[in-house]
Amino acid sequence: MEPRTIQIHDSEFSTYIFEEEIIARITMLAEQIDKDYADKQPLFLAVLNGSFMFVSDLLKRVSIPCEVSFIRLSSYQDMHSTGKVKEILGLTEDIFGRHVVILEDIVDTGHTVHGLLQQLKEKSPASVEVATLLMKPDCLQHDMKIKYVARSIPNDFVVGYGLDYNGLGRNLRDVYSIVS
Ligand SMILES: O=P(O)(O)OC[C@H]1O[C@H](OP(=O)(O)OP(=O)(O)O)[C@H](O)[C@@H]1O
Ligand code: HPA
Repeated sequence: MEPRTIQIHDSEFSTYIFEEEIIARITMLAEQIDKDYADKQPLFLAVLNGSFMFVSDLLKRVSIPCEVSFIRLSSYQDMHSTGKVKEILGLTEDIFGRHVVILEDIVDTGHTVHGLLQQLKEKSPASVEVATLLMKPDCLQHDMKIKYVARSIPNDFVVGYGLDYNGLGRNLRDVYSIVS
């Protein structure tokens, strides 16, 4: 596949992970989740906005009985984490005694998932795990284990497949990495 370079706002990005690889990795993740959650009827909690493409492609491939709900959290401005995770909006389900799987597009500093895990654990679920499309292990600032990671990436800003740079780029089919 030919690499493609695009301009978003003031920055140049180049194709980094093609759609075919994304789907292949998501398929493997779905198979693993099917095995681990057979008979557990998990509740998938998708963190908007960035996770929408990942959630759709993952859940089409999960075949066990499950529920899905969407919550909204936000912490990024420009290319940097503000370090503050706003309160959860939209968690209407009672998660007491439930097996919860958080679905994220990316775990970067880990502030978002860490804050969410703390808030969810107060509601006494049976278990909580995280499934993410992308993870930047070198950026993680919290001591936590992310159980399901489709792809680890270096510490470079990425866009596409749900991820944005100040609102743009979410609709791209591939993941692009910053060039300059
Ligand atoms: O590990 P962290 O450093 O916390 O970064 C990860 C979070 O950042 C992005 O969300 P963002 O706050 O940009 O909102 P969005 O999903 O609406 O783009 C992404 O969707 C994750 O939720
Ligand atoms: O690299 C990134 N790109 C877009 N959004 C993000 N949120 C955390 N890290 C990133």
